[in-house]
Amino acid sequence: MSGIGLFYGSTTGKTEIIAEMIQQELGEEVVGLHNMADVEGSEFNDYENLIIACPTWNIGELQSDWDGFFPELDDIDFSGKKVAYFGTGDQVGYADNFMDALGILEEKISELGGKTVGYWSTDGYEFNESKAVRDGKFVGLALDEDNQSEMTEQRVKTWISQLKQEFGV
Ligand SMILES: Cc1cc2nc3c(=O)[nH]c(=O)nc-3n(C[C@H](O)[C@H](O)[C@H](O)COP(=O)(O)O)c2cc1C
Repeated sequence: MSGIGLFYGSTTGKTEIIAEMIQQELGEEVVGLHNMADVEGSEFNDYENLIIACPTWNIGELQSDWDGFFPELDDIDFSGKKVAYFGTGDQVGYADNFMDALGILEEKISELGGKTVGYWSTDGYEFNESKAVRDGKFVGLALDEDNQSEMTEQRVKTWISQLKQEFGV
């Protein structure tokens, strides 16, 4: 068991592009990339460090592949695993539900024993409500390709250097 498993869902491809960017930043030999459209629960057991990536869809809901997989999370043992989260969302069009999917997944996986790493400041974002905010911080990296795509590359680089320390890779 080594390396980092990055498990992502993506309907229109924005989260997928960033998942590939993150794999490049951390190293292809370090990160195993898994599209939730085609994942077995046992694949999570191959890693002690996980990155979970999900955009929010349909006003506060999980992306469809994550939504379909959600009941199967109960059968996975996340104890002893460090889990980082990132998502894409639209803080202007969906200001009352910005990044909700990230909060839904983080809450569930934490209940199942996962230890969250990679918290991210809400500075620089404008929204009303988000299930992804705990104690004043996002539970993971929030990216907005619809309104702030020019900030994505720098946000990813900063978050990755933070993650390297927290994962110890
Ligand atoms: C119908 C629809 C509903 C959406 N609902 C939300 C939402 O509730 N919260 C949010 O932050 N973003 C929402 N978004 C924005 C998407 O999350 C955003 O475009 C995301 O980057 C799409 O990721 P993907 O291309 O990887 O599927 C919505 C977009 C659409 C078209």
